[in-house]
Amino acid sequence: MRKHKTLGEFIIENQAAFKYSSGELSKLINAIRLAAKVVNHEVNKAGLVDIIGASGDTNIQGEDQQKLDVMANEKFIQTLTNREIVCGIASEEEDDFIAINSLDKKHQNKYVVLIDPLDGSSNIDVNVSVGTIFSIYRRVTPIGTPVTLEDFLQPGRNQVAAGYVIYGTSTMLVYTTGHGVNGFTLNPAIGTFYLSHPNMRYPDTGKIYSVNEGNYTHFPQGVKDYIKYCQEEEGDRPYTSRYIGSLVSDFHRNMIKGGIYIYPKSNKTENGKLRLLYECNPMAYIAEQANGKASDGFRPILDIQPTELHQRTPFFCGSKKMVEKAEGFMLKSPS
Ligand SMILES: O=P(O)(O)OC[C@H]1O[C@](O)(COP(=O)(O)O)[C@@H](O)[C@@H]1O
Ligand SMILES: [Mg+2]
Ligand SMILES: [Mg+2]
Repeated sequence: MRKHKTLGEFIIENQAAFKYSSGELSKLINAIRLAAKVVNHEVNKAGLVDIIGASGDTNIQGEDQQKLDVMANEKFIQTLTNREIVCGIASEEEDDFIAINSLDKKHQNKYVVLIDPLDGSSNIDVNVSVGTIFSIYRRVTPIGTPVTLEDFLQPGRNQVAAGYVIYGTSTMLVYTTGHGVNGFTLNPAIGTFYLSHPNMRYPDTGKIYSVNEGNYTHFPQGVKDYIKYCQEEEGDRPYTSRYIGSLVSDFHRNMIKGGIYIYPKSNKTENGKLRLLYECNPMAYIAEQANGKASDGFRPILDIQPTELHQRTPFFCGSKKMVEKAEGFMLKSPS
């Protein structure tokens, strides 16, 4: 695969590989590319304009919405709506899903998108990398009818595409349509994404573990035992602890270098913190497409049948052998 192909070229060339190829998904990825550039522009100058800090509102999860959360949410919804390629959008920052009626009101669009517009909100004000996460499904209700909640509450296995944007030292868009994972880096001088990381794959194992150890005392025994295992002086251990506090950034590093990210349940958060539909499902789809593994400690994330738009799940994701090891400890001591 010739490196430094543009994202636009890549989308066109790979459209043929997609079973339902009608060009709609390509248009959708292109719209996400555009919205990512707009948000990137705002994120990069965050310190200079009045876009730092809390917006004063809270989202349905009771979290303070940062101004950048609100801005990114608006930009993605606007861009997707204006391009008339989705029939519905769900977002971390919206209480309910948004049904998008195409101008002809005939509801002909077949895709729904679920987004975490700004991931890693706690890092916005301190200039640490943040991201955007997206997940795309084909609707299950008949075309021509308004979209319903059923179209969003699909198991992650049904995703037709998923990806993330990372606003870091460089800005990258990483995504899959079920044919491997590819990463594109933005050349800010000309505003074009280029293929910089073709066919990304997790190493089978690694030496990095990412977990917020500040919550250690509240973790299930299985997680405590796995952390102890990572810290033992034995074989290729101790592993290195790395935790940025932005899921996208911790995931991206671990996919490149080999590692595991864990956000478990705890006696403070019954189902953990991360949201199944627009954080864990898309990252799990990318992980599995990149030779990695993602579970809730017991079962594959992609096999979970969602019941609520903003439901949370424990999340174990990374190099296959490391996730299997952690699952082994969870099996022995689940609580
Ligand atoms: O501060 P904690 O509890 O470790 O949580 C950090 C995790 O929460 C998140 O910030 C949640 O995502 P949002 O910022 O989109 O709400 C993840 O990106 C990150 O991995
Ligand atoms: Mg998030
Ligand atoms: Mg978010």
